[in-house]
Amino acid sequence: MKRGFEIVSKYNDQDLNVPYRTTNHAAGYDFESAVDMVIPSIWKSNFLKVLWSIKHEKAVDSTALEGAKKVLKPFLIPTGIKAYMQPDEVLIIANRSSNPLKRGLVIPNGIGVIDSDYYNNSANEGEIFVQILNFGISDIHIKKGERIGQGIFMPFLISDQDDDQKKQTRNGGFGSSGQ
Ligand SMILES: O=c1ccn([C@H]2C[C@H](O)[C@@H](COP(=O)(O)OP(=O)(O)OP(=O)(O)O)O2)c(=O)[nH]1
Ligand SMILES: [Mg+2]
Repeated sequence: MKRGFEIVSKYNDQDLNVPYRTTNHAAGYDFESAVDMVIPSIWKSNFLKVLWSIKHEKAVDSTALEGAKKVLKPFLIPTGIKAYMQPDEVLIIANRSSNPLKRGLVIPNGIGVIDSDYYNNSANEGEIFVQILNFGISDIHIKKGERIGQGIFMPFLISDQDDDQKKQTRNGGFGSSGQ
């Protein structure tokens, strides 16, 4: 077993597909959403209200600000998938190029870096999430089974200083190693 995908155990009875390549020489394995989910447009009235207040140097309404923060915070789309690979490999999660074009969906972290030691971590079993923000003008309804991103396995290199640098055991993702 070199590298591949498994379904995270809490989704075992939910008929998920492991990521797949859609053409003969595709680099990316397409990931599907594990759930139905709505990604609200960032241009919600609350966001515009906040911008208007800033522009006109007026006090920002706190309810509007809270609403805007919710929409501006990236949404994490669960995939129900974990990936195993060799210790000198990484899985890069990239957007589908059609997502910004057709639906205004961007991955705000640019690319997702899925480390080999994320697999089966104690916090969430290594479930891969795709971070998404909706810069389009309409809310986007993601359906379970819809393709939302793609994963590319890559080898990586180690620096000369690496052996001297202290490491910790991964026990989660999204800031689990501290600030
Ligand atoms: O789009 C992403 C990016 C990351 N991850 C998971 C896998 C990865 O191994 C882990 C940590 O990612 P990263 O090192 O990029 O984030 P961090 O903010 O440095 O978190 P940590 O402190 O946990 O390393 O979070 C995802 O599921 N999706
Ligand atoms: Mg990290």
